Amino acid sequence: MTTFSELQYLHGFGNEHETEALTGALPQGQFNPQQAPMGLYAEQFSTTAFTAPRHQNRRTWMYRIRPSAAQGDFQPITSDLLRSGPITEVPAPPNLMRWDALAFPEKETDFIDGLITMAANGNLQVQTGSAVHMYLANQDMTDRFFYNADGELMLVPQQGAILAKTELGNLHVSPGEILVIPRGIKFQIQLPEGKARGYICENYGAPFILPERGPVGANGYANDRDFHYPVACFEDIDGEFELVAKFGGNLFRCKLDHSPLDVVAWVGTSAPYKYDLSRFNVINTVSFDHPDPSIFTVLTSQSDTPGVANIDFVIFPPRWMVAENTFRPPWYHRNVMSEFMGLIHGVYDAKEKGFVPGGASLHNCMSPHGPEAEVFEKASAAELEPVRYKDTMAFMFESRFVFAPTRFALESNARQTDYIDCWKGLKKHFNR
Ligand SMILES: O=C(O)Cc1cc(O)ccc1O
Ligand SMILES: [Fe+2]
Repeated sequence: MTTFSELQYLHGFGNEHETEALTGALPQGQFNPQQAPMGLYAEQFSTTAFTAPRHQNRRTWMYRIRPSAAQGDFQPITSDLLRSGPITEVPAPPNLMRWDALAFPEKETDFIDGLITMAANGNLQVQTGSAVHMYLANQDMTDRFFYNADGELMLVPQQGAILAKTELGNLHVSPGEILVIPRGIKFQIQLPEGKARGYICENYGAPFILPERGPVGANGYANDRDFHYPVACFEDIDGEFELVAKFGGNLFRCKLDHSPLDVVAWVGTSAPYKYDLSRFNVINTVSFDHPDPSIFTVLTSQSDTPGVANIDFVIFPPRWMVAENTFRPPWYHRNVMSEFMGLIHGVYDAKEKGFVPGGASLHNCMSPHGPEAEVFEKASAAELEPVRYKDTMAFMFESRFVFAPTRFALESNARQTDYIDCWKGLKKHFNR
């Protein structure tokens, strides 16, 4: 049996990868021969329009035991706390908001049942915006599988590794790594450590890509080679299974009489991938001032306006801080973009108290924020030696669209209703 640490991966962001679990299963020189090797069915899977420009085009050819069309009819099912954009159940207030980590459920809960939406923006019907969910699971998905027609999923594990068994192969993803699953890919989440909690960005818009590097040059930030794709790995199992689809904001289920993870070989550009955040090559000032956090962009989903993100995934990794004559924490600011933040582990430099691992904060369009009062006093008086920010990993989903919190998020006991008080102690220092 393969242990998780022995899982093999293919390397390179957006490459046309090819992989076969059985030698000879992948057709050579063409995609759909009259008869695919080994009696397999050929199926094309497209996550961009056929006519998308070549550099953006994403599609994968799968060679599978049965085509995906061999499935039952869908029936709607309820989804307790899963929501989609636009969220209209409560008006979004401009308040600064923060939450403690959500507690694990006591009853048996798999990845699908453990999805809780915190906020969403845009509109999935027009493939714009995103949703932010938490997942809190204590059970493996065993005889059921999931796919999301509404968007690409970025999973940010915070506690407990996950094993993602997907149509295109298996990925083992630990806290400190992220997993991106294209819209439509069927998968199952298992929990090697028995339980798992994390954040999800459900991206309704353009698939995530690596940001441009500009004058930084040919290297730096997230490097293409560090994005790892699975190798083909199939199940040939007949039995009673269920496929759950998220489609148009609702959940549906249908019966399957076989495992849908039956892809023996594949070739293409659309596939799940993982990335270890510690591989991020941090670029920052070696002179003065605090640069914009866009220097920490790992992946971006662009909107139709150049330079304006549908959603950016930004991290705050361990790094040296050497800026001279500088107020080193994030500055006080107001932003046209909306910022949803989470903490994987450690302490975040602007908020030493209250922003906890597994927790979250939401600073929407034009809602003013910045360091809490104590951090301001400390950083204004600190001796500016080189300091290493260690053992920390916060992140931000930053979007041009306002995140509307769900009713659950607004009314949850996890909400820190006194969050605004972290700025209450800001003193008047004016001394003309
Ligand atoms: O608000 C935040 O904490 C995120 C953030 C960090 C930073 O270094 C600069 C701007 C910014 O919005
Ligand atoms: Fe901010």
